Amino acid sequence: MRHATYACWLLGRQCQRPLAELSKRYIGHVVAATTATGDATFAAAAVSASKDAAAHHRTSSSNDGRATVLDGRAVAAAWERELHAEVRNLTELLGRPPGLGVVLVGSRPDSMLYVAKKQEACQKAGMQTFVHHLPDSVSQAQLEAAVSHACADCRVDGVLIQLPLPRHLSEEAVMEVLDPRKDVDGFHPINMGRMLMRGRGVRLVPATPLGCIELLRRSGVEVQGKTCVVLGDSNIVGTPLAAMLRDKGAAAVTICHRRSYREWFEDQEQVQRTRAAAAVCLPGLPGPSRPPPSLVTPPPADAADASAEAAAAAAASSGAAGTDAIVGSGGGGEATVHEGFQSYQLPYLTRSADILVVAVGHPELVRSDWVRPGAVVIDVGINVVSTLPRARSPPGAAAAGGPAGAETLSGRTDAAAGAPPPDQEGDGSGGGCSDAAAGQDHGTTGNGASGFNGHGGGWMSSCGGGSSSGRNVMFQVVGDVSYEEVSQVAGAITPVPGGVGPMTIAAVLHNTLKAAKYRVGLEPW
Ligand SMILES: Nc1nc2c(c(=O)[nH]1)N[C@@H](CN(C=O)c1ccc(C(=O)N[C@@H](CCC(=O)O)C(=O)O)cc1)CN2
Repeated sequence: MRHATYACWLLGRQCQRPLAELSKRYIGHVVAATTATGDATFAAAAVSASKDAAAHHRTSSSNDGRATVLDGRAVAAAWERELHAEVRNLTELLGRPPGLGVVLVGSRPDSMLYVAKKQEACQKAGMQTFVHHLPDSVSQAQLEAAVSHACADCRVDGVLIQLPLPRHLSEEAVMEVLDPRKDVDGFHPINMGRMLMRGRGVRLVPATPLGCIELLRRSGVEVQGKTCVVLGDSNIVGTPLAAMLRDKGAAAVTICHRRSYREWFEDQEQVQRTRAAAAVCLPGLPGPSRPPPSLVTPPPADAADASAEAAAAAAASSGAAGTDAIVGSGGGGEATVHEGFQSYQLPYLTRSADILVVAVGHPELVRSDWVRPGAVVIDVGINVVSTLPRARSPPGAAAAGGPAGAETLSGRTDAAAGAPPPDQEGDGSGGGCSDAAAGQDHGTTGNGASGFNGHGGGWMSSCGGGSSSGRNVMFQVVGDVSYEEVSQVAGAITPVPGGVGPMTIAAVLHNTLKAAKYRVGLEPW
């Protein structure tokens, strides 16, 4: 029920049309003709905001009270306008419009929305799209055949497989079937390898990281010499973006493994109590001897005693190894804290960043005390959270680990509810979530509507008369960063929605044109 309600809201928002009509338009070789998202005032303001950002980052690293908004919608629109001219040239050279093939499996509303956005942007630019919409039940062999078929289509210059795929399918295997010259997501091992290894000649690179780099460049944010921290180690975003920041001359790039932040997804009070106890009892822990005061919730006396006893017992029985027993996943399971790094050190690490990129897929994980004043914060996360009317509260009022009163729809943030295991793919961009089998709605998606305090979300009546409780449900799109808090501290910040998402779409177009240039020999492969 919740799934249907959310899907209806998501798709209904996109075009304000009945679902039946929408789903027809998503399937087959149909080019969507929705109007561009974004409100004119915000978009117009963005151009000057970008100039401000440029000036700000050339002249200052401190914040004067409110961060500059890095408006991805406006920057992407400008980028796409440039691409339109290239489309015209290529159409002449090719004797047909440049074409993008998309392989979409299943009917996840967020994936359908993103595919529709890609179609819409292509149509606006004068490009063709060819969508191969396969059922959820498709086999690996059928999927691979569809991808080969798309790559062999001479009208198609670039091909992408919309992610995530249902769990029974292997993303890694299907990427190998792609023609690397048409791999506009840059996920084929040849493209990834060329990007990761110096001197191999970078070809096609993943769209979201490319969008982030372009957003920084076009906003005048210099990467050279900067300290960068990338929170999130996915193949789609974190890992390639770290390599791209390196290649832009960053002085240091740190990728934070998902184990470094996993505990922050859990019950914070409990985690902090346990940590406080651990720090008291195990002074030999690596890193700071105890959690920073701002991160410690004073435990109730009895809970502190119990934790301290547990910590002491574990320490006594196994020395340093007791650390894992104390802060681990609970006896016998894989420990969540690994030698040499304590999860509570994460805010120290993120505070070292001049440029902080967050792509973890957890609503509002990053708070103001995680960010160095004046830093540039790129929020890749797109999380849909629902709140019932009684819990109506602004994002800034979020408790640690998520908006107050909000129920996240993201399967990824809750291991028990079907988030990918710790070493599986997943990032903040809508790519690694979901567990349809577990009946979970995927909470990562996007939202073009402005509304709730100007950066996404809004109150919606659920379709057909309400949620299972019969009440109206509010869906709100938030990033991985607490926008309200962090924009008071950062020098510049991307909003969600309206930040990295639109840049991802523009980057797909850019890559498709690049692939077309390889075909006609305008660029050497
Ligand atoms: N094959 C791929 N799959 C996925 C990728 C990808 O790069 N390649 N990334 C994400 C999804 N994604 C593109 O596919 C994507 C995500 C978000 C947006 C976007 O525009 N978001 C908007 C909000 C949407 C809206 O307007 O309602 C925003 O942030 O402002 C575009 C593309 C996972 N899968």
